[in-house]
Amino acid sequence: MPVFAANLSMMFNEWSFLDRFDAAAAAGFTAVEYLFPYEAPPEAIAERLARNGLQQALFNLPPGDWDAGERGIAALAGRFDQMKADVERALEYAEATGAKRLHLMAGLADPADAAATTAYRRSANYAAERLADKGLDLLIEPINGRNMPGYFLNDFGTAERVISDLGLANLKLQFDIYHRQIIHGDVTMALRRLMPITGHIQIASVPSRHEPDGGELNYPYLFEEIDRLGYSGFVGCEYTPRGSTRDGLGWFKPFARN
Ligand SMILES: O=C(O)[C@@H](O)C(=O)CO
Ligand SMILES: [Mg+2]
Repeated sequence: MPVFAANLSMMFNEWSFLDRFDAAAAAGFTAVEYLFPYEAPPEAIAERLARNGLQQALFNLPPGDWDAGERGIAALAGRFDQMKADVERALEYAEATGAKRLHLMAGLADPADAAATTAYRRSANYAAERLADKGLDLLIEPINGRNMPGYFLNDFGTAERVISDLGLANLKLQFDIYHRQIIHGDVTMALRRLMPITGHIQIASVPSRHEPDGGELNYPYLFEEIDRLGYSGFVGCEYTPRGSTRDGLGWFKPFARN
């Protein structure tokens, strides 16, 4: 049975960030993820996790100036020193929360640009090696260009090549099924082929990015497939609820902790 992590950036937005941990646990989740923890002190997050018996599945390294439109800096030539400092900041939060995997966002850059490609590979290599010192995995995630126009890592083939070329055991794929379906389709065959390099999975319905209980994907089948493939990591519920988060959790009832 998949272990689902509530994505607290998108779910339980009826509550303040820290109160979302309590709400997710009360709804039966045993794990959480979110995009960025950096506005809350690490100790406060650690306290919410412990109080609720929650595991911290994943979060992202700092993304640059998000409010100014940045979506990561790994592929931005000239930002390497900032990226190195960001890795240290994220590691403080990982240590406090027990997270074992972090997502490095690429940023907005032309995938055909040689300087961006060099910068991206250098950043991924550095961050993965630094995380390996601490026993953590580094994840890279292809994101579809409709949700994030101009995003550098917009293709699963590129992610696969980066992982294979860099050859670092802790550099893995964040397989967001929602993005996969929009970019390429062929979700089941891709899960089968890419499972050996997959370090985290995320889900949402397509095309609306709501609960995984409708739309063009058959999630009950995919959940069984993920089990059949022996995946033992987390499945992040990275969706915007159609209405209230709790009202939309019918799909999750069979998996909820009592
Ligand atoms: O799919 C997504 O958008 C996220 O997993 C992410 O990390 C960047 O927004
Ligand atoms: Mg995702």
